[in-house]
Amino acid sequence: MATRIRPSSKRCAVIGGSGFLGRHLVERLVEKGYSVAVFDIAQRYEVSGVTFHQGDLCNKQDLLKVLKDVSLVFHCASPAPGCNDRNLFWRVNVEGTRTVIQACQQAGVQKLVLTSSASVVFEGTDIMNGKEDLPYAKRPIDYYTETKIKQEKLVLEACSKEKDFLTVAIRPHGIFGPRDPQLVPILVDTARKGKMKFIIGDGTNLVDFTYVDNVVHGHILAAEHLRPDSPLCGKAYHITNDDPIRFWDFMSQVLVGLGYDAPRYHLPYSLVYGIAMLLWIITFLLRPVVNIKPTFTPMRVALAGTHHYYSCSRAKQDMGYQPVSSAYRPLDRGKNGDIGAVAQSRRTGEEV
Ligand SMILES: NC(=O)C1=CN([C@@H]2O[C@H](COP(=O)(O)OP(=O)(O)OC[C@H]3O[C@@H](n4cnc5c(N)ncnc54)[C@H](O)[C@@H]3O)[C@@H](O)[C@H]2O)C=CC1
Ligand SMILES: CC(C)CCC[C@@H](C)[C@H]1CC[C@H]2C3=C(CC[C@]12C)[C@@]1(C)CCC(=O)C[C@@H]1CC3
Repeated sequence: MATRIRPSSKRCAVIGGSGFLGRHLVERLVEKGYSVAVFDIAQRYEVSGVTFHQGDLCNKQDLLKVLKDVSLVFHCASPAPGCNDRNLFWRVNVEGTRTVIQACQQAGVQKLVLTSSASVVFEGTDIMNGKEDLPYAKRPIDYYTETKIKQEKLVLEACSKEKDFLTVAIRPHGIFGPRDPQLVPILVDTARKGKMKFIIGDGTNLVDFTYVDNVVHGHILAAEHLRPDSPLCGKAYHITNDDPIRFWDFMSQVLVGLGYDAPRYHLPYSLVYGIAMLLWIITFLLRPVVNIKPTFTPMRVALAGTHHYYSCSRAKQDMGYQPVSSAYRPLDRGKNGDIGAVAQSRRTGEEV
C-alpha cells in the first residue's frame, strides 16, 4: 500500500479567502509563515506567496485540486447574510459544506476550521453572556441562520480521531474592520436614505461587535490547538472583543463619526418587528413579480432591539484566547472615515 507523505502543518487552504474575513486571515497566516492557497468563486486581490484557485466549493473536483497537498483548511465562505435566496444558502452552506468535508477527507486533510456564527443560537430574544452550550435556535430567524446551524452540525459531527480528521467551529459575531462589506456600508446607506433617525426599543441593549483581528486570532489559535488529545475536537467557540457595547451607542458613534446625525426618536420594538415581518411576507409573496430588498428585515430589527452578547471564556480556557485588539471605540475614525483603519493603525503604528 502506498503511504501518503503528510504535507507540512504550515500548508493550508482558505476557502472563501477572497472575502472580508478570509483576506484578513490569509494576510495574518502569511505573516506567521504559513503557505496559503485561496479557494474562492472570485479573486479580488493579490498577495505574494499566496496561490489563488477560482472555483465553486460545491464542486468536489475543483476542491480536490487545491486540497491534495494541504493539512489544514479554513472554511469561511458563505453567501452574504442579507441575500434572501434559500436555494443558494442550502446549496452553498449545507450541500457545499458536505462536499468540503468529503473533499478534505478524500485528500487526507487533517484539520478543518469552520467559520460558523454566534447567530446559530439566536432566535430573536435576549442572549446575555451566552455560552456555547445554549441550544441551537429551534426557529431560526432567516435562511442564513437556518443553514449556518446545519453547516456547523455537519462539520462538528465529522470530527473523527480514528479517521485522523479533526474539526472545530469558530462563532464570531458582528465583525467590523477595514474593508468590511456589510456592517458600516449598510448602516451608512440606511443613513443616506434618511432611515436612521429612530432607535428601536429603549436603546440600552448590549451586543458584541468584534474587531476582525480578534476573529482571525481566534481562528489561528483554534487551528494550532486542535490536536487529537485537545478539548477542541468537535466543539464550537465564541470569539468576541470581550467588551459588549450598547448597540445604539455603536451605531451613533459610527454615524456621528462619519458626519451623520445620531438616531434620536424611540420606536417600540414590537411595533417595528411587526412591520418588518409584514414587509417580509409581502416581499415574499411579490417575489415572482418583483424583487424588493427591505432595509429593515426581521433579523436586522431583532439584532437592533435585543441583547446579544456572548462569553468567550471557553476559548480563553481551551486555547488561551485573549482579544488582541480590545479598547477600540468606533468614534476614533480615520481621516478617510474608515473606522476599521484606526484599529488597524493601533497594531501597525501607521497614521490613518
Ligand atoms: N461578517 C460578519 O459579521 C460575520 C460573518 N460570519 C461568517 O464569516 C464568514 C465570512 O464572512 P465575510 O468575510 O463577512 O463574508 P464575505 O462575503 O466577505 O466572504 C465570503 C466569501 O465566500 C466566497 N464564496 C461564496 N460562495 C462561494 C462558493 N460557492 N464557493 C467558493 N467561495 C464562495 C465569496 O466569494 C466571498 O469571497 C462567513 O461564513 C460568515 O457566515 C459569522 C459571523 C459574523
Ligand atoms: C438597519 C439597521 C437597523 C441596522 C444596520 C446595521 C446592520 C447592517 C448590522 C448590525 C448588526 C450586524 C450583524 C450582522 C450583519 C450586519 C448587521 C445586521 C450579522 C447578521 C452578519 C452575519 C452573522 O453571522 C451575524 C451578524 C450579527 C450582527
